[in-house]
Amino acid sequence: MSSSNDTLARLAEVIESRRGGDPDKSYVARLFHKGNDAILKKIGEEATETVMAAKDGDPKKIVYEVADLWFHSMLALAAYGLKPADVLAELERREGLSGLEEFAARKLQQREGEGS
Ligand SMILES: N=c1c2ncn([C@@H]3O[C@H](COP(=O)(O)OP(=O)(O)OP(=O)(O)O)[C@@H](O)[C@H]3O)c2ncn1[C@@H]1O[C@H](COP(=O)(O)O)[C@@H](O)[C@H]1O
Repeated sequence: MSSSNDTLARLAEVIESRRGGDPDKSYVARLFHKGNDAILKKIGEEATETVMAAKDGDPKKIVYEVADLWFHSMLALAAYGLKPADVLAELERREGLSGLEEFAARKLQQREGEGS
């Protein structure tokens, strides 16, 4: 099995290759053709479907819906000129950084900003 980075990078290349393609022959080309709002709407739908699958507690459904959500998020990244590597780099930057500590640091920064 290839690494997850490879899978995402390969999918990003396929997505890019569909730009300007025939909307009757490619789902990706069709969504690009419809525009960014259509892509963002799909993300909203897939996020809702993910929540519903999780509430049902069916592991297969959860994986299926999260795959749909990731795929449509990849379309949004492409639409805004970004790549999965950008998101992976951000996740790597956060590695080892406690979410609670990061939250506290951000709040402190905000308070200092308001005080100046
Ligand atoms: N990974 C995916 C992928 N995941 C989901 N989908 C499509 O995303 C759509 C999901 O939408 P929904 O579940 O909401 O169902 P729907 O078809 O919109 O129907 P409704 O429920 O809205 O009535 C389906 O049509 C899926 O087939 C995907 N379409 C394409 N890919 C990848 O993109 C590549 C290029 O695809 P094409 O552009 O179609 O060649 C493929 O080879 C795949 O690797």
